[in-house]
Amino acid sequence: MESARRPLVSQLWVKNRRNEAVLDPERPALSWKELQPKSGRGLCLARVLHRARGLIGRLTEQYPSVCHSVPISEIIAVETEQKRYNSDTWQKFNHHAFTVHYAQRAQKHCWRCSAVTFWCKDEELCHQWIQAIKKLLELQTSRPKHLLVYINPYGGKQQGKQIYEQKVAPLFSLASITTDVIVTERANHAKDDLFEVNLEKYDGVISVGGDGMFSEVMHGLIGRMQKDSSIDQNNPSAPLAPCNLRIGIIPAGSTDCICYATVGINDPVTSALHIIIGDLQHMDVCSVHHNNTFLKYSVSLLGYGFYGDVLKDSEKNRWMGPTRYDFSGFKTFLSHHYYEGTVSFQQANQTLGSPRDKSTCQSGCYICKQSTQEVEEKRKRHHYNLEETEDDGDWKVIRGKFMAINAANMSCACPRSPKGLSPAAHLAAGTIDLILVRRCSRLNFLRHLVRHKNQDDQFDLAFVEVYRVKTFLFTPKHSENEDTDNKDVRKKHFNQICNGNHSSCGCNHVNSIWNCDGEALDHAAVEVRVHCQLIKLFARGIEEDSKP
Ligand SMILES: CCCCCCCCCCCCC/C=C/[C@@H](O)[C@H](COP(=O)(O)O)NC(C)=O
Ligand SMILES: Nc1ncnc2c1ncn2[C@@H]1O[C@H](COP(=O)(O)OP(=O)(O)O)[C@@H](O)[C@H]1O
Ligand SMILES: [Ca+2]
Repeated sequence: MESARRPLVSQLWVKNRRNEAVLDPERPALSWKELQPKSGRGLCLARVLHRARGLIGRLTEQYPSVCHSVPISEIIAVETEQKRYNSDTWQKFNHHAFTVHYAQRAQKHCWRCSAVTFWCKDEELCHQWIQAIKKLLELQTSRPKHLLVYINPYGGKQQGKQIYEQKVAPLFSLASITTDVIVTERANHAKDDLFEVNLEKYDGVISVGGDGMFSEVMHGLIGRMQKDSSIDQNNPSAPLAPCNLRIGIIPAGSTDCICYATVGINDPVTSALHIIIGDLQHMDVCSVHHNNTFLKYSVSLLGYGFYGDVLKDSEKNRWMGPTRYDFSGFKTFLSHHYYEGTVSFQQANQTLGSPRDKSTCQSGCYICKQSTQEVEEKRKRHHYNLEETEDDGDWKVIRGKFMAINAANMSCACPRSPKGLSPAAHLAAGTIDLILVRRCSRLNFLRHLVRHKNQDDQFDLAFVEVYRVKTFLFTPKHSENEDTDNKDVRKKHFNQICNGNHSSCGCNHVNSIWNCDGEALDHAAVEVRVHCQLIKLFARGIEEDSKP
Protein backbone atom coordinates (compact mmCIF):
# COMPACT_ATOMS: atom_id res chain seq x y z
CA MET A 1 0.00 0.00 0.00
CA GLU A 2 2.81 2.34 1.06
CA SER A 3 4.70 1.73 -2.18
CA ALA A 4 1.61 2.61 -4.24
CA ARG A 5 1.76 6.17 -2.86
CA ARG A 6 5.50 6.55 -3.52
CA PRO A 7 6.54 8.26 -6.78
CA LEU A 8 7.82 6.06 -9.56
CA VAL A 9 11.07 7.64 -10.82
CA SER A 10 12.97 6.25 -13.83
CA GLN A 11 15.29 7.24 -16.58
CA LEU A 12 13.30 6.95 -19.80
CA TRP A 13 14.08 8.20 -23.28
CA VAL A 14 11.91 10.71 -25.11
CA LYS A 15 12.83 11.33 -28.78
CA ASN A 16 16.29 9.80 -28.26
CA ARG A 17 16.98 12.01 -25.23
CA ARG A 18 17.50 10.83 -21.70
CA ASN A 19 14.75 12.08 -19.40
CA GLU A 20 13.91 11.66 -15.78
CA ALA A 21 10.27 10.63 -15.62
CA VAL A 22 8.29 10.84 -12.39
CA LEU A 23 4.83 9.45 -11.73
CA ASP A 24 3.68 10.96 -8.47
CA PRO A 25 0.41 9.51 -7.09
CA GLU A 26 0.24 12.24 -4.45
CA ARG A 27 0.04 15.23 -6.82
CA PRO A 28 -1.15 13.22 -8.93
CA ALA A 29 0.82 13.93 -12.09
CA LEU A 30 3.23 12.55 -14.64
CA SER A 31 6.27 14.72 -15.27
CA TRP A 32 9.44 14.38 -17.28
CA LYS A 33 12.54 16.49 -17.67
CA GLU A 34 15.47 16.15 -19.99
CA LEU A 35 18.73 15.26 -18.25
CA GLN A 36 21.99 16.90 -19.25
CA PRO A 37 24.19 14.52 -21.30
CA LYS A 38 26.87 12.91 -19.14
CA SER A 39 30.40 14.37 -19.45
CA GLY A 40 32.96 12.22 -21.27
CA ARG A 41 34.92 12.31 -24.50
CA GLY A 42 32.47 10.42 -26.63
CA LEU A 43 29.66 12.70 -25.59
CA CYS A 44 31.54 15.95 -25.90
CA LEU A 45 30.07 16.90 -29.25
CA ALA A 46 26.62 15.94 -28.08
CA ARG A 47 27.06 18.18 -25.04
CA VAL A 48 28.16 21.15 -27.14
CA LEU A 49 25.22 20.61 -29.45
CA HIS A 50 22.86 20.29 -26.52
CA ARG A 51 24.06 23.54 -24.93
CA ALA A 52 23.86 25.35 -28.27
CA ARG A 53 20.28 24.17 -28.75
CA GLY A 54 19.45 25.25 -25.22
CA LEU A 55 20.88 28.71 -25.87
CA ILE A 56 19.16 29.11 -29.24
CA GLY A 57 16.01 27.74 -27.65
CA ARG A 58 16.11 30.30 -24.86
CA LEU A 59 16.59 33.07 -27.38
CA THR A 60 13.81 31.87 -29.65
CA GLU A 61 11.77 30.22 -26.89
CA GLN A 62 11.36 27.11 -28.98
CA TYR A 63 13.40 24.63 -27.00
CA PRO A 64 11.72 23.96 -23.69
CA SER A 65 14.22 23.69 -20.89
CA VAL A 66 11.28 23.24 -18.53
CA CYS A 67 9.89 20.20 -16.85
CA HIS A 68 6.77 18.85 -18.60
CA SER A 69 3.96 17.96 -16.29
CA VAL A 70 0.56 16.44 -17.02
CA PRO A 71 -2.04 15.96 -14.27
CA ILE A 72 -3.35 12.38 -14.25
CA SER A 73 -6.85 13.84 -14.62
CA GLU A 74 -5.84 15.06 -18.10
CA ILE A 75 -4.30 11.82 -19.36
CA ILE A 76 -6.52 10.27 -21.99
CA ALA A 77 -4.86 6.87 -22.35
CA VAL A 78 -1.62 4.91 -22.08
CA GLU A 79 -0.70 2.33 -24.70
CA THR A 80 2.14 -0.06 -25.44
CA GLU A 81 3.89 1.49 -28.40
CA GLN A 82 3.21 -0.26 -31.67
CA LYS A 83 5.89 -0.32 -34.32
CA ARG A 84 5.50 3.08 -35.93
CA TYR A 85 8.96 4.50 -35.23
CA ASN A 86 12.02 4.18 -37.45
CA SER A 87 13.74 0.90 -36.97
CA ASP A 88 16.88 2.42 -35.39
CA THR A 89 15.03 3.62 -32.32
CA TRP A 90 12.92 0.49 -32.36
CA GLN A 91 16.04 -1.70 -32.39
CA LYS A 92 17.97 0.42 -29.90
CA PHE A 93 15.35 0.01 -27.21
CA ASN A 94 14.51 -3.53 -28.10
CA HIS A 95 10.87 -2.61 -28.78
CA HIS A 96 10.12 -1.42 -25.24
CA ALA A 97 8.12 1.79 -25.33
CA PHE A 98 4.81 3.19 -24.22
CA THR A 99 2.84 6.24 -25.33
CA VAL A 100 0.85 8.55 -23.09
CA HIS A 101 -1.98 10.52 -24.76
CA TYR A 102 -3.03 13.62 -22.89
CA ALA A 103 -5.13 16.78 -23.21
CA GLN A 104 -3.00 19.79 -23.94
CA ARG A 105 -4.12 23.41 -23.93
CA ALA A 106 -3.46 24.90 -27.38
CA GLN A 107 -4.72 28.41 -28.07
CA LYS A 108 -7.30 30.12 -25.89
CA HIS A 109 -9.70 27.50 -24.48
CA CYS A 110 -8.83 25.14 -27.34
CA TRP A 111 -7.59 21.69 -26.30
CA ARG A 112 -5.74 19.14 -28.38
CA CYS A 113 -4.81 15.52 -27.80
CA SER A 114 -1.02 15.28 -27.59
CA ALA A 115 1.15 12.21 -27.21
CA VAL A 116 4.55 11.48 -25.76
CA THR A 117 6.42 8.19 -26.23
CA PHE A 118 8.74 6.95 -23.50
CA TRP A 119 11.42 4.38 -24.45
CA CYS A 120 12.58 1.93 -21.80
CA LYS A 121 15.73 -0.14 -21.49
CA ASP A 122 13.85 -3.27 -20.52
CA GLU A 123 10.43 -4.84 -20.79
CA GLU A 124 9.82 -5.02 -17.06
CA LEU A 125 10.28 -1.28 -16.58
CA CYS A 126 7.99 -0.58 -19.53
CA HIS A 127 5.31 -2.86 -18.06
CA GLN A 128 5.70 -1.32 -14.61
CA TRP A 129 5.10 2.18 -15.99
CA ILE A 130 2.06 1.20 -18.05
CA GLN A 131 0.48 -0.59 -15.08
CA ALA A 132 1.20 2.29 -12.70
CA ILE A 133 -0.39 4.86 -15.04
CA LYS A 134 -3.38 2.58 -15.71
CA LYS A 135 -3.90 2.15 -11.98
CA LEU A 136 -4.01 5.92 -11.45
CA LEU A 137 -6.40 6.31 -14.40
CA GLU A 138 -8.76 3.77 -12.81
CA LEU A 139 -9.00 6.08 -9.79
CA GLN A 140 -10.52 8.78 -12.03
CA THR A 141 -14.06 7.72 -11.18
CA SER A 142 -15.86 10.65 -12.79
CA ARG A 143 -14.92 9.49 -16.29
CA PRO A 144 -17.66 8.07 -18.50
CA LYS A 145 -17.31 4.50 -19.78
CA HIS A 146 -20.45 4.09 -21.85
CA LEU A 147 -22.22 6.91 -23.69
CA LEU A 148 -25.40 7.37 -25.66
CA VAL A 149 -24.76 9.63 -28.67
CA TYR A 150 -27.40 11.46 -30.74
CA ILE A 151 -26.27 13.05 -33.99
CA ASN A 152 -28.36 15.67 -35.77
CA PRO A 153 -27.34 15.30 -39.44
CA TYR A 154 -29.49 18.29 -40.37
CA GLY A 155 -28.23 21.16 -38.17
CA GLY A 156 -25.54 23.76 -38.96
CA LYS A 157 -23.66 22.94 -42.16
CA GLN A 158 -25.06 19.38 -42.06
CA GLN A 159 -21.68 18.05 -41.00
CA GLY A 160 -22.71 16.44 -37.69
CA LYS A 161 -22.08 12.86 -38.78
CA GLN A 162 -18.68 13.59 -40.34
CA ILE A 163 -17.57 15.69 -37.37
CA TYR A 164 -18.45 12.89 -34.97
CA GLU A 165 -16.92 10.10 -37.03
CA GLN A 166 -13.70 11.88 -37.96
CA LYS A 167 -12.90 13.97 -34.88
CA VAL A 168 -14.69 12.50 -31.90
CA ALA A 169 -15.19 8.73 -32.31
CA PRO A 170 -11.40 8.03 -32.61
CA LEU A 171 -10.78 9.88 -29.31
CA PHE A 172 -13.59 8.01 -27.53
CA SER A 173 -12.16 4.72 -28.73
CA LEU A 174 -8.62 5.72 -27.66
CA ALA A 175 -10.04 6.43 -24.20
CA SER A 176 -11.84 3.01 -24.23
CA ILE A 177 -15.26 4.68 -24.10
CA THR A 178 -17.95 2.57 -25.71
CA THR A 179 -20.92 4.22 -27.40
CA ASP A 180 -24.39 3.61 -28.77
CA VAL A 181 -24.78 6.06 -31.66
CA ILE A 182 -28.12 7.19 -33.08
CA VAL A 183 -28.27 9.44 -36.13
CA THR A 184 -31.64 11.16 -35.87
CA GLU A 185 -34.15 10.75 -38.68
CA ARG A 186 -36.56 13.54 -37.73
CA ALA A 187 -37.03 16.41 -35.32
CA ASN A 188 -37.84 15.13 -31.79
CA HIS A 189 -36.36 11.70 -32.53
CA ALA A 190 -33.76 12.09 -29.74
CA LYS A 191 -36.26 13.58 -27.29
CA ASP A 192 -38.82 10.80 -27.81
CA ASP A 193 -36.13 8.12 -27.67
CA LEU A 194 -34.91 9.34 -24.27
CA PHE A 195 -38.34 8.59 -22.78
CA GLU A 196 -37.96 4.94 -23.78
CA VAL A 197 -34.32 3.87 -23.48
CA ASN A 198 -32.77 2.16 -20.49
CA LEU A 199 -30.68 5.05 -19.16
CA GLU A 200 -29.12 3.05 -16.37
CA LYS A 201 -26.45 1.59 -18.60
CA TYR A 202 -25.10 5.00 -19.66
CA ASP A 203 -22.77 7.46 -17.94
CA GLY A 204 -23.88 10.35 -20.12
CA VAL A 205 -25.71 11.47 -23.23
CA ILE A 206 -23.96 13.30 -26.06
CA SER A 207 -25.64 15.78 -28.37
CA VAL A 208 -23.92 16.29 -31.73
CA GLY A 209 -25.56 19.38 -33.24
CA GLY A 210 -26.56 22.91 -32.32
CA ASP A 211 -28.51 24.44 -29.47
CA GLY A 212 -31.74 22.92 -30.85
CA MET A 213 -30.28 19.42 -30.67
CA PHE A 214 -29.01 20.04 -27.15
CA SER A 215 -32.49 21.31 -26.28
CA GLU A 216 -34.02 18.05 -27.54
CA VAL A 217 -31.67 15.92 -25.47
CA MET A 218 -32.26 18.11 -22.42
CA HIS A 219 -36.07 17.93 -22.84
CA GLY A 220 -35.84 14.17 -23.17
CA LEU A 221 -33.76 13.81 -20.02
CA ILE A 222 -35.61 16.34 -17.85
CA GLY A 223 -39.01 15.07 -19.06
CA ARG A 224 -38.02 11.46 -18.39
CA MET A 225 -36.78 12.36 -14.92
CA GLN A 226 -40.08 14.11 -14.04
CA LYS A 227 -42.12 11.24 -15.47
CA ASP A 228 -40.16 8.70 -13.43
CA SER A 229 -40.58 10.88 -10.30
CA SER A 230 -44.32 11.55 -10.98
CA ILE A 231 -43.78 15.32 -11.17
CA ASP A 232 -46.28 17.29 -13.25
CA GLN A 233 -44.36 19.54 -15.66
CA ASN A 234 -47.50 21.62 -16.20
CA ASN A 235 -47.30 22.92 -12.66
CA PRO A 236 -45.04 26.00 -12.91
CA SER A 237 -44.20 25.96 -9.20
CA ALA A 238 -43.38 22.25 -8.91
CA PRO A 239 -39.79 21.70 -7.74
CA LEU A 240 -38.28 19.62 -10.55
CA ALA A 241 -36.20 16.49 -10.06
CA PRO A 242 -32.58 17.09 -11.13
CA CYS A 243 -30.94 15.00 -13.86
CA ASN A 244 -27.94 13.00 -12.80
CA LEU A 245 -26.77 11.92 -16.25
CA ARG A 246 -24.35 14.46 -17.68
CA ILE A 247 -24.87 15.86 -21.17
CA GLY A 248 -21.95 16.45 -23.51
CA ILE A 249 -22.11 18.82 -26.48
CA ILE A 250 -20.20 18.26 -29.69
CA PRO A 251 -20.79 21.51 -31.56
CA ALA A 252 -22.17 20.96 -35.07
CA GLY A 253 -24.92 23.56 -35.25
CA SER A 254 -25.30 27.19 -36.29
CA THR A 255 -24.69 29.25 -33.13
CA ASP A 256 -23.68 26.57 -30.60
CA CYS A 257 -23.87 29.13 -27.84
CA ILE A 258 -24.43 26.56 -25.08
CA CYS A 259 -21.14 24.90 -25.98
CA TYR A 260 -19.26 28.19 -26.40
CA ALA A 261 -20.52 29.64 -23.11
CA THR A 262 -19.68 26.52 -21.09
CA VAL A 263 -16.36 25.51 -22.68
CA GLY A 264 -15.09 28.80 -24.14
CA ILE A 265 -14.88 27.61 -27.75
CA ASN A 266 -16.89 25.72 -30.36
CA ASP A 267 -14.47 22.95 -31.14
CA PRO A 268 -15.46 19.27 -31.38
CA VAL A 269 -12.05 17.97 -30.23
CA THR A 270 -11.97 20.25 -27.17
CA SER A 271 -15.49 19.14 -26.24
CA ALA A 272 -14.60 15.46 -26.73
CA LEU A 273 -11.61 15.86 -24.38
CA HIS A 274 -13.78 17.49 -21.68
CA ILE A 275 -16.17 14.54 -22.00
CA ILE A 276 -13.39 11.93 -21.81
CA ILE A 277 -11.80 13.38 -18.68
CA GLY A 278 -15.24 13.50 -17.07
CA ASP A 279 -15.61 17.24 -16.41
CA LEU A 280 -18.66 18.50 -14.56
CA GLN A 281 -20.52 21.79 -14.86
CA HIS A 282 -23.92 22.32 -13.25
CA MET A 283 -26.38 24.40 -15.19
CA ASP A 284 -29.62 26.25 -14.45
CA VAL A 285 -32.68 25.63 -16.60
CA CYS A 286 -35.67 27.95 -17.13
CA SER A 287 -39.14 26.50 -17.46
CA VAL A 288 -41.59 28.34 -19.69
CA HIS A 289 -45.35 28.02 -19.11
CA HIS A 290 -48.45 29.52 -20.66
CA ASN A 291 -51.69 29.40 -18.65
CA ASN A 292 -50.41 26.58 -16.44
CA THR A 293 -49.39 24.56 -19.48
CA PHE A 294 -45.76 23.62 -19.92
CA LEU A 295 -44.26 24.92 -23.16
CA LYS A 296 -40.48 24.41 -23.07
CA TYR A 297 -37.26 24.60 -21.11
CA SER A 298 -34.55 27.09 -22.00
CA VAL A 299 -30.87 27.28 -21.11
CA SER A 300 -29.44 29.99 -23.32
CA LEU A 301 -31.61 32.77 -24.74
CA LEU A 302 -35.33 33.38 -24.39
CA GLY A 303 -35.83 36.33 -26.69
CA TYR A 304 -39.01 38.18 -27.66
CA GLY A 305 -39.06 40.93 -30.27
CA PHE A 306 -35.75 41.23 -32.13
CA TYR A 307 -34.43 37.68 -31.57
CA GLY A 308 -37.91 36.16 -32.00
CA ASP A 309 -38.29 37.90 -35.36
CA VAL A 310 -34.77 36.92 -36.44
CA LEU A 311 -35.60 33.28 -35.69
CA LYS A 312 -38.94 33.37 -37.48
CA ASP A 313 -37.37 34.79 -40.63
CA SER A 314 -34.22 32.66 -40.49
CA GLU A 315 -36.10 29.35 -40.36
CA LYS A 316 -37.35 30.11 -43.90
CA ASN A 317 -33.74 30.32 -45.04
CA ARG A 318 -32.27 27.19 -43.44
CA TRP A 319 -30.64 26.29 -46.75
CA MET A 320 -28.19 29.16 -46.07
CA GLY A 321 -26.83 27.33 -43.02
CA PRO A 322 -25.50 29.49 -40.16
CA THR A 323 -25.39 32.58 -42.43
CA ARG A 324 -29.20 32.71 -42.28
CA TYR A 325 -28.95 34.47 -38.93
CA ASP A 326 -26.84 37.31 -40.40
CA PHE A 327 -29.24 37.71 -43.31
CA SER A 328 -32.36 37.67 -41.11
CA GLY A 329 -30.63 39.79 -38.47
CA PHE A 330 -30.03 42.48 -41.06
CA LYS A 331 -33.62 42.28 -42.37
CA THR A 332 -35.07 42.37 -38.86
CA PHE A 333 -32.89 45.33 -37.96
CA LEU A 334 -34.20 47.23 -40.98
CA SER A 335 -37.85 46.38 -40.22
CA HIS A 336 -37.38 47.94 -36.76
CA HIS A 337 -40.49 46.66 -34.99
CA TYR A 338 -41.40 47.24 -31.40
CA TYR A 339 -43.89 45.34 -29.28
CA GLU A 340 -46.10 46.41 -26.42
CA GLY A 341 -46.59 44.45 -23.27
CA THR A 342 -46.05 44.11 -19.54
CA VAL A 343 -43.10 42.46 -17.87
CA SER A 344 -43.34 41.54 -14.17
CA PHE A 345 -40.44 40.03 -12.29
CA GLN A 346 -38.94 39.22 -8.92
CA GLN A 347 -35.36 40.37 -8.50
CA ALA A 348 -32.78 37.92 -7.17
CA ASN A 349 -30.94 38.41 -3.90
CA GLN A 350 -27.96 40.77 -4.24
CA THR A 351 -25.55 38.08 -3.01
CA LEU A 352 -26.04 36.51 -6.43
CA GLY A 353 -24.29 39.46 -8.09
CA SER A 354 -25.52 41.89 -10.70
CA PRO A 355 -25.66 41.80 -14.52
CA ARG A 356 -23.53 44.97 -14.41
CA ASP A 357 -20.67 43.19 -12.58
CA LYS A 358 -17.30 43.53 -14.27
CA SER A 359 -16.29 39.98 -13.26
CA THR A 360 -17.63 37.01 -15.21
CA CYS A 361 -18.65 33.46 -14.28
CA GLN A 362 -15.59 31.22 -14.54
CA SER A 363 -14.56 27.65 -13.64
CA GLY A 364 -15.07 27.24 -9.90
CA CYS A 365 -17.18 30.44 -9.70
CA TYR A 366 -17.82 31.19 -6.01
CA ILE A 367 -21.35 32.58 -6.62
CA CYS A 368 -22.36 29.33 -8.36
CA LYS A 369 -20.67 27.28 -5.59
CA GLN A 370 -22.68 29.15 -2.99
CA SER A 371 -25.84 28.21 -4.93
CA THR A 372 -24.77 24.54 -5.01
CA GLN A 373 -24.94 24.46 -1.21
CA GLU A 374 -28.28 26.24 -1.15
CA VAL A 375 -29.85 24.00 -3.75
CA GLU A 376 -28.66 20.87 -1.94
CA GLU A 377 -30.20 22.08 1.32
CA LYS A 378 -33.41 23.01 -0.49
CA ARG A 379 -33.65 19.55 -2.07
CA LYS A 380 -33.07 17.92 1.32
CA ARG A 381 -35.80 20.05 2.92
CA HIS A 382 -38.15 19.12 0.10
CA HIS A 383 -37.26 15.44 0.45
CA TYR A 384 -38.18 15.48 4.14
CA ASN A 385 -41.31 17.59 3.46
CA LEU A 386 -39.92 20.47 5.53
CA GLU A 387 -41.31 23.95 5.05
CA GLU A 388 -39.70 26.31 2.54
CA THR A 389 -38.15 29.44 3.98
CA GLU A 390 -37.70 31.33 0.76
CA ASP A 391 -37.79 35.11 1.14
CA ASP A 392 -39.37 36.03 -2.16
CA GLY A 393 -38.64 39.63 -3.14
CA ASP A 394 -41.23 42.17 -4.30
CA TRP A 395 -42.61 42.07 -7.82
CA LYS A 396 -41.67 44.89 -10.14
CA VAL A 397 -43.99 45.63 -13.07
CA ILE A 398 -42.85 47.40 -16.23
CA ARG A 399 -45.28 48.25 -18.98
CA GLY A 400 -43.91 49.59 -22.24
CA LYS A 401 -42.93 49.32 -25.86
CA PHE A 402 -39.94 47.09 -26.41
CA MET A 403 -37.56 46.41 -29.29
CA ALA A 404 -36.41 43.29 -27.48
CA ILE A 405 -37.01 41.39 -24.25
CA ASN A 406 -34.13 38.99 -23.67
CA ALA A 407 -33.81 36.56 -20.82
CA ALA A 408 -30.25 35.21 -20.68
CA ASN A 409 -29.81 32.13 -18.51
CA MET A 410 -26.09 32.19 -19.33
CA SER A 411 -23.79 34.73 -20.98
CA CYS A 412 -24.88 33.47 -24.44
CA ALA A 413 -21.32 34.03 -25.64
CA CYS A 414 -20.84 32.71 -29.16
CA PRO A 415 -18.57 33.46 -32.11
CA ARG A 416 -20.94 36.27 -33.18
CA SER A 417 -20.61 37.89 -29.76
CA PRO A 418 -17.66 36.53 -27.76
CA LYS A 419 -18.75 38.29 -24.56
CA GLY A 420 -22.41 37.41 -25.07
CA LEU A 421 -25.81 38.97 -24.49
CA SER A 422 -25.18 39.24 -20.76
CA PRO A 423 -21.44 38.94 -20.13
CA ALA A 424 -21.73 38.63 -16.33
CA ALA A 425 -24.55 36.02 -16.31
CA HIS A 426 -23.88 32.87 -14.27
CA LEU A 427 -24.17 29.28 -15.43
CA ALA A 428 -25.40 27.85 -12.16
CA ALA A 429 -26.36 30.57 -9.67
CA GLY A 430 -30.13 30.09 -10.07
CA THR A 431 -30.70 33.44 -11.81
CA ILE A 432 -31.62 34.84 -15.23
CA ASP A 433 -30.57 38.24 -16.58
CA LEU A 434 -33.61 40.02 -17.95
CA ILE A 435 -32.68 42.62 -20.57
CA LEU A 436 -35.33 45.13 -21.65
CA VAL A 437 -34.55 47.19 -24.73
CA ARG A 438 -37.19 49.88 -25.01
CA ARG A 439 -38.44 51.46 -28.20
CA CYS A 440 -35.63 53.55 -29.64
CA SER A 441 -34.34 54.90 -32.95
CA ARG A 442 -32.67 52.61 -35.48
CA LEU A 443 -29.37 54.29 -34.79
CA ASN A 444 -29.66 53.70 -31.07
CA PHE A 445 -30.63 50.06 -31.56
CA LEU A 446 -27.62 49.65 -33.82
CA ARG A 447 -25.40 51.19 -31.11
CA HIS A 448 -26.76 48.60 -28.67
CA LEU A 449 -26.18 45.71 -31.11
CA VAL A 450 -22.67 46.81 -32.06
CA ARG A 451 -21.69 46.84 -28.39
CA HIS A 452 -22.18 43.05 -28.31
CA LYS A 453 -19.11 42.86 -30.48
CA ASN A 454 -16.78 45.42 -28.89
CA GLN A 455 -15.58 46.28 -25.40
CA ASP A 456 -18.31 48.87 -24.72
CA ASP A 457 -21.11 48.12 -22.26
CA GLN A 458 -24.32 47.25 -24.13
CA PHE A 459 -26.37 48.05 -21.01
CA ASP A 460 -24.99 51.56 -20.60
CA LEU A 461 -27.66 53.17 -22.77
CA ALA A 462 -30.73 55.13 -21.61
CA PHE A 463 -33.20 52.79 -23.38
CA VAL A 464 -31.69 49.55 -21.98
CA GLU A 465 -32.44 48.11 -18.53
CA VAL A 466 -31.15 44.88 -17.08
CA TYR A 467 -32.25 42.97 -13.98
CA ARG A 468 -31.08 39.75 -12.35
CA VAL A 469 -34.26 37.78 -11.67
CA LYS A 470 -35.51 34.35 -10.58
CA THR A 471 -38.85 34.45 -12.32
CA PHE A 472 -40.76 36.71 -14.71
CA LEU A 473 -44.05 37.02 -16.55
CA PHE A 474 -44.71 38.63 -19.89
CA THR A 475 -48.14 39.62 -21.14
CA PRO A 476 -48.42 41.10 -24.62
CA LYS A 477 -50.72 44.09 -24.89
CA HIS A 478 -52.73 42.34 -27.58
CA SER A 479 -54.21 39.18 -26.21
CA GLU A 480 -53.50 35.98 -28.10
CA ASN A 481 -56.81 34.37 -27.23
CA GLU A 482 -59.11 36.77 -28.99
CA ASP A 483 -61.98 35.50 -31.09
CA THR A 484 -62.34 36.41 -34.77
CA ASP A 485 -64.37 39.59 -34.15
CA ASN A 486 -61.68 40.87 -31.89
CA LYS A 487 -59.08 40.06 -34.48
CA ASP A 488 -60.62 42.65 -36.79
CA VAL A 489 -60.43 45.21 -34.02
CA ARG A 490 -56.87 44.14 -33.41
CA LYS A 491 -56.04 44.49 -37.10
CA LYS A 492 -57.45 47.98 -37.10
CA HIS A 493 -55.54 48.76 -33.98
CA PHE A 494 -52.26 47.59 -35.24
CA ASN A 495 -52.65 49.20 -38.61
CA GLN A 496 -52.69 52.38 -36.59
CA ILE A 497 -49.41 51.35 -35.02
CA CYS A 498 -47.91 50.53 -38.35
CA ASN A 499 -49.02 53.69 -40.04
CA GLY A 500 -47.46 55.66 -37.30
CA ASN A 501 -44.28 53.70 -36.78
CA HIS A 502 -43.08 51.47 -39.57
CA SER A 503 -44.51 52.74 -42.79
CA SER A 504 -42.81 50.16 -45.00
CA CYS A 505 -44.51 47.12 -43.48
CA GLY A 506 -47.76 45.65 -44.49
CA CYS A 507 -47.77 44.31 -41.25
CA ASN A 508 -48.94 41.61 -38.95
CA HIS A 509 -46.57 42.53 -36.20
CA VAL A 510 -48.88 42.91 -33.24
CA ASN A 511 -47.02 40.26 -31.33
CA SER A 512 -43.60 38.77 -31.81
CA ILE A 513 -42.69 35.18 -30.95
CA TRP A 514 -40.35 33.85 -28.29
CA ASN A 515 -37.04 32.45 -29.48
CA CYS A 516 -36.31 29.67 -26.97
CA ASP A 517 -32.75 28.41 -27.54
CA GLY A 518 -33.37 28.82 -31.27
CA GLU A 519 -36.81 27.12 -31.28
CA ALA A 520 -40.07 29.08 -31.68
CA LEU A 521 -42.67 29.05 -28.89
CA ASP A 522 -46.37 28.97 -29.68
CA HIS A 523 -47.42 31.67 -27.21
CA ALA A 524 -46.37 35.22 -26.45
CA ALA A 525 -47.76 35.30 -22.89
CA VAL A 526 -45.36 33.33 -20.73
CA GLU A 527 -44.39 32.59 -17.16
CA VAL A 528 -40.67 31.86 -16.76
CA ARG A 529 -38.96 30.40 -13.71
CA VAL A 530 -35.36 29.38 -13.18
CA HIS A 531 -34.53 25.94 -11.72
CA CYS A 532 -31.14 26.15 -10.08
CA GLN A 533 -28.63 23.50 -11.24
CA LEU A 534 -31.21 21.18 -12.75
CA ILE A 535 -28.81 19.62 -15.23
CA LYS A 536 -25.12 18.68 -15.49
CA LEU A 537 -22.76 19.01 -18.42
CA PHE A 538 -19.42 17.49 -19.36
CA ALA A 539 -17.73 20.92 -19.18
CA ARG A 540 -15.91 23.04 -16.60
CA GLY A 541 -16.97 26.62 -17.36
CA ILE A 542 -14.58 29.21 -18.70
CA GLU A 543 -11.00 28.79 -17.53
CA GLU A 544 -9.24 32.01 -16.58
CA ASP A 545 -5.67 30.92 -17.09
CA SER A 546 -6.08 29.34 -20.47
CA LYS A 547 -3.19 29.75 -22.90
CA PRO A 548 -3.31 33.13 -24.63
C1 LIG B 1 -23.82 45.07 -36.38
C2 LIG B 1 -23.50 43.80 -35.79
C3 LIG B 1 -24.45 43.40 -34.74
C4 LIG B 1 -24.12 42.06 -34.21
C5 LIG B 1 -24.95 41.70 -33.04
C6 LIG B 1 -24.56 40.40 -32.54
C7 LIG B 1 -25.36 39.95 -31.38
C8 LIG B 1 -25.29 38.48 -31.34
C9 LIG B 1 -25.84 37.92 -30.09
C10 LIG B 1 -26.17 36.51 -30.34
C11 LIG B 1 -26.76 35.86 -29.16
C12 LIG B 1 -27.24 34.53 -29.57
C13 LIG B 1 -27.83 33.79 -28.45
C14 LIG B 1 -27.92 32.38 -28.91
C15 LIG B 1 -29.04 31.72 -29.06
C16 LIG B 1 -29.04 30.31 -29.62
O1 LIG B 1 -29.56 29.44 -28.66
C17 LIG B 1 -29.91 30.26 -30.89
C18 LIG B 1 -29.93 28.87 -31.48
O2 LIG B 1 -28.65 28.38 -31.73
P1 LIG B 1 -28.39 27.23 -32.87
O3 LIG B 1 -28.47 27.96 -34.17
O4 LIG B 1 -29.45 26.21 -32.72
O5 LIG B 1 -27.02 26.68 -32.63
N1 LIG B 1 -29.34 31.19 -31.85
C19 LIG B 1 -29.97 32.28 -32.27
C20 LIG B 1 -29.22 33.19 -33.18
O6 LIG B 1 -31.10 32.53 -31.98
N1 LIG C 1 -32.89 14.22 -38.51
C1 LIG C 1 -33.47 15.42 -38.39
N2 LIG C 1 -34.16 15.98 -39.40
C2 LIG C 1 -34.71 17.20 -39.29
N3 LIG C 1 -34.64 17.95 -38.17
C3 LIG C 1 -33.97 17.45 -37.13
C4 LIG C 1 -33.35 16.17 -37.17
N4 LIG C 1 -32.74 15.94 -35.97
C5 LIG C 1 -32.98 17.04 -35.21
N5 LIG C 1 -33.71 17.95 -35.89
C6 LIG C 1 -34.14 19.31 -35.49
O1 LIG C 1 -33.30 20.22 -36.17
C7 LIG C 1 -33.45 21.51 -35.61
C8 LIG C 1 -32.17 22.30 -35.69
O2 LIG C 1 -31.17 21.66 -35.01
P1 LIG C 1 -29.94 22.41 -34.36
O3 LIG C 1 -29.12 21.34 -33.74
O4 LIG C 1 -30.40 23.50 -33.49
O5 LIG C 1 -29.18 23.03 -35.59
P2 LIG C 1 -28.97 24.57 -35.96
O6 LIG C 1 -27.94 25.06 -35.00
O7 LIG C 1 -28.48 24.58 -37.35
O8 LIG C 1 -30.28 25.27 -35.78
C9 LIG C 1 -33.92 21.25 -34.19
O9 LIG C 1 -35.22 21.76 -34.09
C10 LIG C 1 -33.95 19.72 -34.06
O10 LIG C 1 -35.05 19.31 -33.28
CA1 LIG D 1 -31.30 25.66 -33.83
